[in-house]
Amino acid sequence: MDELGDADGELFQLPTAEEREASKANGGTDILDIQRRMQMCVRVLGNFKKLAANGRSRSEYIEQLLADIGSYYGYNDFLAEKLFQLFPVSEAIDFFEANEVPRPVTIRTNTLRTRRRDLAQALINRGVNLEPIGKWTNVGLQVFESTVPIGATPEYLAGHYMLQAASSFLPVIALSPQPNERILDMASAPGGKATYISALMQNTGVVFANDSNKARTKSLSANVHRLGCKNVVISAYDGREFPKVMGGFDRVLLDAPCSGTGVISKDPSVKINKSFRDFTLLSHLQKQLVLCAIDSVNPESRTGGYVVYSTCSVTVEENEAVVDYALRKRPNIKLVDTGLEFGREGYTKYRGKVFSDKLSLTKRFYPHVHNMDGFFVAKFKVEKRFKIANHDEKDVRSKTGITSAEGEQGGDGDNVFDSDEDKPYLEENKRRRMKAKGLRVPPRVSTQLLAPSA
Ligand SMILES: C[S@@+](CC[C@H](N)C(=O)[O-])C[C@H]1O[C@@H](n2cnc3c(N)ncnc32)[C@H](O)[C@@H]1O
Repeated sequence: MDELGDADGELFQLPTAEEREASKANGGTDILDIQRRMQMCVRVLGNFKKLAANGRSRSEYIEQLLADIGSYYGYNDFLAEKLFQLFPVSEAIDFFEANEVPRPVTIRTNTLRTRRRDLAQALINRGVNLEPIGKWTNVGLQVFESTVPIGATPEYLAGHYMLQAASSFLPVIALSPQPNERILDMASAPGGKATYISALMQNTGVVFANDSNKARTKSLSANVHRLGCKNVVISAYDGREFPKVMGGFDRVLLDAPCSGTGVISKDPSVKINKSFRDFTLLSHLQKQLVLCAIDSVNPESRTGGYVVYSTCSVTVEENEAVVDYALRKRPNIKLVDTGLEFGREGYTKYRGKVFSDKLSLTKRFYPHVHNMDGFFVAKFKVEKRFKIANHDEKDVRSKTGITSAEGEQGGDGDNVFDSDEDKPYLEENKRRRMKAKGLRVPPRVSTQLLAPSA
């Protein structure tokens, strides 16, 4: 056995593989011993040259640490490793620790019904101890303690506020909805973000609040009514049916279905029920949805032309990999600043994968850093599609700032735009729209489909 003296003069022994097996067979190590061993492994890995025992490799310490994280915090091996890899060693422990602690209870003032100051006073009068969340939001309040159930006060029932995690304000702030716009919230139930969008638009324009899960649209509808959102239309399409069912939006929010690795403190079942297959399937769905979100935007919108992609997950394949994929598949988009004043930059490189440099414009939020749920936010500007032939694709990519070095990850083949090809469809659509409005329809100029460009 190898030995290392810790700060208190106690001895640390990194077990050998045989000793680990034997300990397992005897019912495992005591929880306090596991905790101590984790601390020692973190110490050694932080100063390996000086503290590692002779003949023991870095990977042996990491293997032990991962096994201990799994049993101490209750994660399956796969997820423990995946989350561990996101951070330097000691920070990873901070992340796992933060997932054991509930996040602050926060509420969002519904400005369609009241002002934050008035709401705060009304709740203080009922015995609620609260404070503004922070400078970055003028509608959020953090509840420290309350003598009344915060989800059943008269103010709650009257729609003066929404019980909402602070992190879920972020994609709406990034979306920056403007009055009188047409906005699609592609995966919107139970409506925390859709109702916030509605409030920022001051009940003007239209918010299309969609969610493929019909059962979940019930709570969406209840929230929309309670909060007095009169500019919201609810639908239950699969997001991948957009823009076929409807398009031409000024802005689209895709708060994508995800693994929930950012909200483990709220839903600890994630620790054991997510496998490699789940991440592969989710990432694939997210890639399909993000392309549909992009294609649903009107690039000629006078006030907008934006897509915000967000998840409550911290894994790279659900976030940067999806955004990078979208950049490669849609040459008419670019990443822009989210407008969020805090948060860590998204990864431009991760474990051998190289993403577009522009990924640094995306934002990551972590429980152990920001005391809010783990979250990811990216904002795209959608520009007019223009014709590109395969031979000059590189040229166009450099013009649009798309510099990804990663190869294609499979999926739906190259998707280049050809405005000539689109013309007959657009003409036909215009004719239909005019007809529907009772206008005189001009004779058809061209109905023949053009061959795709070489
Ligand atoms: C993260 S939750 C959305 C939370 C919501 N934006 C809010 O703020 O209250 C993701 C949602 O995606 C929905 N969903 C899953 N697959 C979908 C799909 N293919 N199309 C549209 N919505 C989908 C789920 O039903 C779920 O309600």
